[in-house]
Amino acid sequence: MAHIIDGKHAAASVIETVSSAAKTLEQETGIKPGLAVVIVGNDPASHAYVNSKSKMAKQCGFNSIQHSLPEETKQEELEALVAELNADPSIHGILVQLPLPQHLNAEPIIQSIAPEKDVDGLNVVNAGKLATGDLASGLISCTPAGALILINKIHGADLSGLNAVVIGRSNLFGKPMGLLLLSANATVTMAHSRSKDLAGICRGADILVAAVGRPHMVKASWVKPGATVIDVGINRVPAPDKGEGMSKITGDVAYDECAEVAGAITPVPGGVGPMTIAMLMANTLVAAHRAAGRPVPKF
Ligand SMILES: NC(=O)C1=CN([C@@H]2O[C@H](COP(=O)(O)OP(=O)(O)OC[C@H]3O[C@@H](n4cnc5c(N)ncnc54)[C@H](OP(=O)(O)O)[C@@H]3O)[C@@H](O)[C@H]2O)C=CC1
Ligand SMILES: Nc1nc(=O)c2c([nH]1)NC[C@@H]1CN(c3ccc(C(=O)N[C@@H](CCC(=O)O)C(=O)O)cc3)C=[N+]21
Repeated sequence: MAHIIDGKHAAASVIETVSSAAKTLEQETGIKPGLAVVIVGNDPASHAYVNSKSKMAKQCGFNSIQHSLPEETKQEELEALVAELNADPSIHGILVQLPLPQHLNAEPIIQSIAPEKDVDGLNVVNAGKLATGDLASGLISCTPAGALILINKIHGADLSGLNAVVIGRSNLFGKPMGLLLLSANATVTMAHSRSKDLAGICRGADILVAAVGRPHMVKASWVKPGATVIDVGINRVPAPDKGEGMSKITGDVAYDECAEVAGAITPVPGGVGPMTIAMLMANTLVAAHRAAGRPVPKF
């Protein structure tokens, strides 16, 4: 049986570091890290994530602000809110929850976030720094940054000689994950919906990362014996055993069968998800330190 990578435990340790650094920053400079989370529309799952982000920010001693805008919000209104948050010196991190409702164009909104407040790492400045190997001066997308910490716990910081396969190529996860693994010297393959023989590609992976959004897509026969399997997928599926109409979240990996073959595996829930929230706090803390001209804590 595979070693189960405990994302909750790893996240708690990041949160402890963040909380204590936030306390010191406030004591010494009077500055409280400020995080603004913007959500548009009524999607209940998105609201649940945003609430847990805001709750964690408060727990870390941050100034936590949530803007819940109605479904019918106009592009200009959302742009105006981002501009206001960009100009607000008490806000160090801005996150616009994705996806946005259909009628809104996310890309110009995301690109209008000031790079130094872009705690999702989606601005071209931050994405470009990561792509050119500058991992120190920008902000890196929370989920891949968190997943890398979990991978490093198994393999150490240097992934030389290891084959890594990432399924998914989104700007929020797949691309930055591939670049982080490459920076750590892994040999990286980024697979996606047009890839041929996905199972065969995956079987070559010492580190297999799945971020697709298809429940239980990765089967045991895709996993190289002893491989590290990182399941990023968050899929809401019916859970009739919990009662009629009930649901639960499950990953992109057929967990039970893959745990028989893998060397290490992340569960869903309790794997990558908690690390995402922890790294969002870490990014906000880093942004606040930079704004204060203070040396940046390491994670
Ligand atoms: N745990 C966490 O904290 C987080 C979890 N997530 C979860 O991770 C998953 C992915 O998120 P995100 O990257 O934003 O999603 P996107 O929908 O933006 O990207 C999905 C990717 O999967 C690829 N894909 C789709 N179908 C297949 C297939 N049949 N075979 C191979 N590849 C396929 C797509 O390929 P193509 O580009 O060709 O269309 C695309 O690159 C979701 O379940 C999301 O909920 C996301 C962020 C944080
Ligand atoms: N701009 C933007 N940035 C994001 O980072 C972003 C986003 N939009 N949109 C949606 C996805 C998804 N996402 C998750 C965050 C936390 C958990 C999480 O905490 N999961 C827990 C529990 C979840 C539960 O029980 O419902 C776990 O996996 O253990 C999951 C998923 C961030 N995303």
